[in-house]
Amino acid sequence: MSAPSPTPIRCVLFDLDGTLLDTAPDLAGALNALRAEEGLAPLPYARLRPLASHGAARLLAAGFDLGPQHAAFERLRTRFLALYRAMLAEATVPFPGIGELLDALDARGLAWGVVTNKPGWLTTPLLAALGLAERAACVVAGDTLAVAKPDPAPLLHACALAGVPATACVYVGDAARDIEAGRRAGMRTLVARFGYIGADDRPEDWQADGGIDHPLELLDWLAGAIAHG
Ligand SMILES: O=C(O)COP(=O)(O)O
Ligand SMILES: [Mg+2]
Repeated sequence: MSAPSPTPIRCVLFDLDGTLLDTAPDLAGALNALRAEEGLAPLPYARLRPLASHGAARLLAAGFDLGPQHAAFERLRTRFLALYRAMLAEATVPFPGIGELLDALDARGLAWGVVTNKPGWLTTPLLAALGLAERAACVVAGDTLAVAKPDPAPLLHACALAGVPATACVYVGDAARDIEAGRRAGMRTLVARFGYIGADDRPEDWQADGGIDHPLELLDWLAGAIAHG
């Protein structure tokens, strides 16, 4: 007997940093602007890029060699976020192929949305600046709920907003916590291998349903998922 056919995909949910948008240049720019204010030389972009999906704390740890318990952490975090807010969409662009991918999803009548750990006060203006806020079927930020990824609740909330069951969604992300959240939510998962994967990351161990090296490869994956649904 063959395995039951998977439910056809009706909604694609995207992680933001490192999946939909190439935000690392502005995040690294803000961190190096803060280092300059503190009298420190800039860190190389290649060192900061792999941290860009892991939030302000990981960037500050790399930039100042301190953790959240340190006395200076809150001051530096507040200043870092203010600097980042001021340059939010300066160099940030969708990854090459994302614009075409979103047009193709719209043309096929497939819903798409965003589930990020970035706080809402940064997520909302960033998506608006890039003309994506009004096109997304749902946007769930890191502080929309009391819990964030790898908890599955933000993804389940996105499904409810889009009116699509988790079994008919795929979540695309570039970090282990994204794949864990998607699996726990009961949806299919894909690794965005073009995102901010670090040298120590092992995406092949994350138990995703697949991976894509370019956004448009999602259309090939969907063709298979839909044909077999
Ligand atoms: O800002 C973060 O914490 C990471 O954002 P992401 O979940 O969109 O990768
Ligand atoms: Mg990410």
